[in-house]
Amino acid sequence: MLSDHYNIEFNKKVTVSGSMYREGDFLLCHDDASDDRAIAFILYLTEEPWLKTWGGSLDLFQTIDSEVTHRKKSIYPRFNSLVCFKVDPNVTYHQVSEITSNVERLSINGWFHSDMFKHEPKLIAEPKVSLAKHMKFYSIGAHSYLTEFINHNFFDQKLMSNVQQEFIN
Ligand SMILES: O=C(O)CCC(=O)C(=O)O
Ligand SMILES: [Fe+2]
Repeated sequence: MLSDHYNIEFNKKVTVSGSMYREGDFLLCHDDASDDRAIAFILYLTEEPWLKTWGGSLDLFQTIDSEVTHRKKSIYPRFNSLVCFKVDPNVTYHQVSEITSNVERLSINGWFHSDMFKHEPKLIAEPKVSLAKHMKFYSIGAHSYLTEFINHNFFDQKLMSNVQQEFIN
């Protein structure tokens, strides 16, 4: 059925995992493209009704020339509902927004695979600006702004360079 709908011939491989997102959990924007993943699926096993104020939406993004332009759609989990989409590299970008309440977002999710798909591994580009360079743009204005919500201990120059070094490593 799914095969007819998408006009894709699946191979025998299906990847399945169970996911549980709890308060503070989220999944950053990505496109799922890897190896022979063809169709992504998510079966939601959340309590009903799921309130929008709890976060946890599956957000789908619009892209133009592989660049994300805006959020196209937000799908909130519904018990026993199945969401599927074709894995399209640099196109089917999506994320799970942060869970903002003390609830569990349970799902069974994975991919149907196909020999018709062979996604190239992505090269992660080196950051164009080194972290050390950012330090030069750290202005007095930025400092007074940041002190509103960052622990003052983190403004210690020595600690700052240690943290930066950790990230570089
Ligand atoms: O749980 C969802 O709604 C999406 C999960 C997802 O995108 C993934 O696991 O790759
Ligand atoms: Fe995904």
